[in-house]
Amino acid sequence: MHIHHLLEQNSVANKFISQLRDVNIQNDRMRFRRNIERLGEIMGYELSKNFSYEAKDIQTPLGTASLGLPTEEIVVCSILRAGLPLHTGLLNYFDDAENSFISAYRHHPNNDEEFEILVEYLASPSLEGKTLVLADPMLATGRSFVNVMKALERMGTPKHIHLVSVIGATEGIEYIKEYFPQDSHLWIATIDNKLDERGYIVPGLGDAGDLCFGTKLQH
Ligand SMILES: O=P(O)(O)OC[C@H]1O[C@H](OP(=O)(O)OP(=O)(O)O)[C@H](O)[C@@H]1O
Ligand SMILES: O=c1cc[nH]c(=O)[nH]1
Ligand SMILES: [Mg+2]
Repeated sequence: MHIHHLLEQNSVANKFISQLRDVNIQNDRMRFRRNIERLGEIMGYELSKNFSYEAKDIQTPLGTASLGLPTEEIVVCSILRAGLPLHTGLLNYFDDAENSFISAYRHHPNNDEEFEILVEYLASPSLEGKTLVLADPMLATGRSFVNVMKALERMGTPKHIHLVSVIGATEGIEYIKEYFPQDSHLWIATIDNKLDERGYIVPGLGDAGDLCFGTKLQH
């Protein structure tokens, strides 16, 4: 897996990431969602440099301009809930992409720290031969990305896979590397070293789904 770590180079993205993490700012839900969306836009732009391009002649009012345009059929897939603002950011740039939505959530069967990842909802076009852009802002244990990819397998085999995430834990990145093809890409804004006993990224930012949309009842 090729790992592209946005924070290796300072840019305006640092500011968006700092606001996502900051306890004094992150409770502004609109700003929180918009910052994830902005990172989706930035990472969409970055990953587009990896697409295949073909020269096309564009007729202007005064002549003809030749320009390389992407040839890949893109499917943006987001993992509900927290993937939604990242999805919006990616779609702002890949505006004619097809879309998939899949749910994955942490189910606590005994109301304690133990959890399993349940995948229940899937709406997707065929992925056969296409470029799959799979979005989830948090990559903690990596089990959501892997379980979701397993569920997507019956939709066909993508030609290219790009995972897009905001904060990743080192442990989760190692876990997904075992499962995803070697030529797949991970576009990640920033990487933290620790997971706590509940599987939360430390320092991370807390619960991305709750910060985007409010708390939910455990069931
Ligand atoms: O790498 P993992 O250990 O699988 O953890 C990451 C997942 O956990 C969170 O989802 P959550 O279950 O909280 O659902 P939500 O987005 O609805 O809040 C987060 O949004 C990721 O999808
Ligand atoms: O730190 C984490 C881990 C999983 N999901 C989150 O929203 N945050
Ligand atoms: Mg959550």
